[in-house]
Amino acid sequence: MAIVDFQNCFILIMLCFVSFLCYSLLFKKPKESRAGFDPPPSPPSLPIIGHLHLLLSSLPHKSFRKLSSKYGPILSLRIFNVPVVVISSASLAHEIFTTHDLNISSHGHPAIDESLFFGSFSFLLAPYGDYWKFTKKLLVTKLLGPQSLDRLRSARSDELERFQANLLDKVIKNETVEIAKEAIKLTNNSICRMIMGSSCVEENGEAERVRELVNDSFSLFKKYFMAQLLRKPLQKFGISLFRKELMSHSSKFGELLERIIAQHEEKLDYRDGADMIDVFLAAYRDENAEYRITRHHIKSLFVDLILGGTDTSAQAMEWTMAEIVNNSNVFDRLRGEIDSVVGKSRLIQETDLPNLPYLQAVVKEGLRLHPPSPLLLRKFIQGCNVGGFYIPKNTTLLVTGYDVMRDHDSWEDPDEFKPERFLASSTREEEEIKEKTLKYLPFGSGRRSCPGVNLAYIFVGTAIGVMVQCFDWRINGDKVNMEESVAGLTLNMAHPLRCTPVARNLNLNFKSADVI
Ligand code: HEM
Repeated sequence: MAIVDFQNCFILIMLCFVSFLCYSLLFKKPKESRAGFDPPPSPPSLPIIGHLHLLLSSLPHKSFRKLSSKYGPILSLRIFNVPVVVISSASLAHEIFTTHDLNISSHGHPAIDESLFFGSFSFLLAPYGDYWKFTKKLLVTKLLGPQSLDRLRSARSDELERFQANLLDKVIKNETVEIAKEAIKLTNNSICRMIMGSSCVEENGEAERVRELVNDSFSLFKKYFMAQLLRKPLQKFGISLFRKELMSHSSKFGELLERIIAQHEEKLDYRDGADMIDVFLAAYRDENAEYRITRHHIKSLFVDLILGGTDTSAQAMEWTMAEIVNNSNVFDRLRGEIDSVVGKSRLIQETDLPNLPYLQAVVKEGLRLHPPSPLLLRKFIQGCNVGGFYIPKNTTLLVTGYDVMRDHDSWEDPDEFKPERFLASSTREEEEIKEKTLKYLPFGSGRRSCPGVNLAYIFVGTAIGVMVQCFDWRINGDKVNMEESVAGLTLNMAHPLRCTPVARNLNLNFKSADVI
């Protein structure tokens, strides 16, 4: 995928090659340095493009792994004239996210200011300032914190039943299931319902249109990584990557969201905070709010939540399920735990999760070995020292979470799927697990870490729970092929997991009867 994206913009890059050479020679700035501290080691680079060629492999996290085994856990790279530092060890990642958290509290710059995707109203790309702080508080206290999540539990529970019913339908039709496709339906439907409320889904059918737009937008999201890295050099020539596609999707989303917001306003029930748009509207209307958000902020936040939460959670479900299918001992232990806690007469629910420690450990281990976001992208606001090296201000930071969570110095048998490592039977083990969580980065770390972590654990835990509770799974061959592919910033299975469900003999009572 990344290679194809590059080919699309390769001619463009070559066209600016000569002009860029002139630019570099004429306007090159002297390097910022600090006496006594060297820059991190750097592999040999090519003229003009620097180390760009190293990022164009289909698996950038694997290329970084190779480089760091040769040059060490902190590397200095250059993409044209954009400096990048890559961190790949658990101890340096820990230093970065504890000592320098404030200094790296930015995810980078907007791609196109006015776009709803990665524009200047985006929460994901907002600098650490008033808007980000206000919205983060709103997300934590009113939307994605444990108590706020309870309010919208019923919508998720309906979608979980629908997920189970869809799988059962495949059994009846004797069809195989592409796990990622079913998973994405589940996460997409659930997030849409949490944001827009069930009334919108049922009465206006807008949710279906949103779902279609979201699916179309994923390919765009995956180009974001390339666009982010090349944005600055190309901007000097007035070139904005993927501008047309971004703006076209942005305006389609904009129109749709305007209608949905207007419908919510007509009902005037936003004070009750019934769904996420109600909460945003209440903040929008609040004249005494610490920050006055606009309608554009609401729409942009909607896009961030959908794109941030849908694909990531679905990828986690697919990878974790693949590990479970490959490890029959894990499957049996999980099934045993669910049967003894939940029983056979009702479907697993999210309120069961705290009583299912092994299921929680399986989900954590799936995310450790296969983090949906294997690379964390930040920016150094100020120059600083890391690991004894000097990093100049405005350097882009790439933390390879993938490597950090497979670091031999921090994890025993790091390449093996061992959920037990997250189970504690003594206080000492509890302490060890706490220590490990500092090196556990599927959701990033520090103030810019993922605010959707609670929801993500609910999504993945309940989906895996349903698949193990209700079905046996058959695959072609002995083992699932675990080969990886990377699209943009997301770690995917190169061969999507396909398996055939066989229904267990259960006697489940459902909350709602007509879920298909
Ligand atoms: C398994 C599922 C998920 C994974 C692996 C994941 C991972 C991540 C990661 C790695 C980051 C960047 C963190 C950093 O830079 O340190 C992030 C940020 C973010 N995630 Fe998630 N995420 C998941 C689910 C969700 C969900 C369900 C939502 C909400 C519906 C969500 C919303 C966001 C938002 C809004 C940000 C931006 C935070 C900021 O800029 O301050 N994520 N996520």
